[in-house]
Amino acid sequence: MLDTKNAEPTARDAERPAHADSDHPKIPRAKIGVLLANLGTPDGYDYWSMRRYLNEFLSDKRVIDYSPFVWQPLLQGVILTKRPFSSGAAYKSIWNNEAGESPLMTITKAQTAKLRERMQDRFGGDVRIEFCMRYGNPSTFTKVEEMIRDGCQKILFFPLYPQYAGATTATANDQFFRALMKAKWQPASRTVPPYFDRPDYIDALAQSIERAYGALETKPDMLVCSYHGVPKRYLMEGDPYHCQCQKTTRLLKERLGWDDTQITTTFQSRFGPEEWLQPYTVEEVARLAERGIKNIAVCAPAFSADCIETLEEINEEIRESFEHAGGERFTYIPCLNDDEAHISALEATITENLAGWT
Ligand SMILES: C=CC1=C(C)c2cc3[nH]c(cc4nc(cc5[nH]c(cc1n2)c(C)c5CCC(=O)O)C(CCC(=O)O)=C4C)c(C)c3C=C
Ligand SMILES: [Fe+2]
Ligand SMILES: [Fe+2]
Repeated sequence: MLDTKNAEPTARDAERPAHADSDHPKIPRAKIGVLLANLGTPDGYDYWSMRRYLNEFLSDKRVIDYSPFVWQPLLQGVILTKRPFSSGAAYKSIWNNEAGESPLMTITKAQTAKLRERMQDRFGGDVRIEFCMRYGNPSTFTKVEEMIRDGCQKILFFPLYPQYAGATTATANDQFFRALMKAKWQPASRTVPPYFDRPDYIDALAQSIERAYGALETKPDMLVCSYHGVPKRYLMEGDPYHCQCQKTTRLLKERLGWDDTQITTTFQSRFGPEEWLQPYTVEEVARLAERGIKNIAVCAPAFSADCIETLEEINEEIRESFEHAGGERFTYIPCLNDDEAHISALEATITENLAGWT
C-alpha cells in the first residue's frame, strides 16, 4: 500500500496556496496581448488640447534632443504660445466632426477592429488586441495596465511605423518598457521590428498605387514618395530611418517594375532651423513643376494611417506649392489605413512575431 503520509509533495501541492482561497487575489485566465501603438493625436483642436499634446510630444528627448535647459524655455515660451493656434487650425480643417476625433484616431480604431476580427478567427479569445498612443490618449500606461489586469502574461508590442526611427519606434518602445516597470507581475514581452521590407507590405503599397493610377485619366509623370523628415544630424549619429525610407522606395519601384524617372524620395514636415533630411517635399514638387513635370502623384509610405501630416500638409500645403510653381495635376494617394491588403500584411507580421507563444 502507498504510504501517503511520507510521500514527497507533488507539483500540484506546490501550486496550492498556503492560505485560504478567500485570501488570494483572483487570477484571470492567461492570455496573450497584442498592443498596437501609434504616435498620438490631440483630444481636440482647441488651444489647451493642442498645447497639452504638443507639450508632451515636443518635450520627448527622442524627438527633440536639445538640452532641456536650452529647449524647455523656448518650448514653454514662444512655441507653445503660438503653435497650438496654427496647428489647431490645421487640425480643424481635417477633423472628423461626426466622431469628434482626428482622422488618425478614427483610422487606428478601424485598423484595430479589423485586426481583432482576424485574430479572433485565428486564435479565438486567447489573443487580445488593443491600441495605444505614445502621446495623449489612450496612453501606453493605461493600456499596458489594463492588459495585465485582464491576464495578459505575454505582450507583443507593435509600433505602427514601417521604418524604424528613434523619434517614433524607439520612443514608443521606451514608453512600453516604462509601463512594464510599474508591474508587480511583469508579462513576458516582445517588440515588433520595422516592417518596411516585408514583401506583403510592399505589395499592399504597390496595389494602392496601381489602383490610384488606374482610376486616373492621365497617368502621372512622377510618383513622389514623401516621408516624414527628421534632423539630418540623427542620420549622422546612427539612426537608420533615412536608409530604410530609401530602401522602401527602391523596393516599391522594383515591385512596380518602374525606373528612376518615375519615382522619387523626399522628406516633409521640417521643424525648426536645423537641416533635416533632403530633398524637402515642399521644394522638390515646385522644382518638378518648374522642370515641366506637371502631373504628379504623392504618397506617404512612412505613415500607416492618414493624419495631419498627410491630409493637411501634403494634400493642402504641398499641393499649393506644386500648383504655385505651375504644376497642373496633383493626386494624393491615401495611406494604407484599413485597406484589406494592409490589414493582411499586419496580421501576418503579428502572427509571425507571436511564434512559439500561441
Ligand atoms: C519636431 C520634431 C519632429 C520629429 C523629429 C518628428 C518625427 C516624426 N513624426 C512622425 C509621424 C507623425 N508626426 C505627426 C505630427 C507632428 N510631428 C511633429 C514634429 C516632429 N515629428 C509635430 C510638431 C506634429 C504635430 C502637428 C504639428 O503641429 O505640426 C503625426 C500626426 C499626428 C496627428 O494627430 O495627425 C504623425 C503620424 C514620423 C513618422 C516621424 C519620424 C520618422
Ligand atoms: Fe511628426
Ligand atoms: Fe541612408
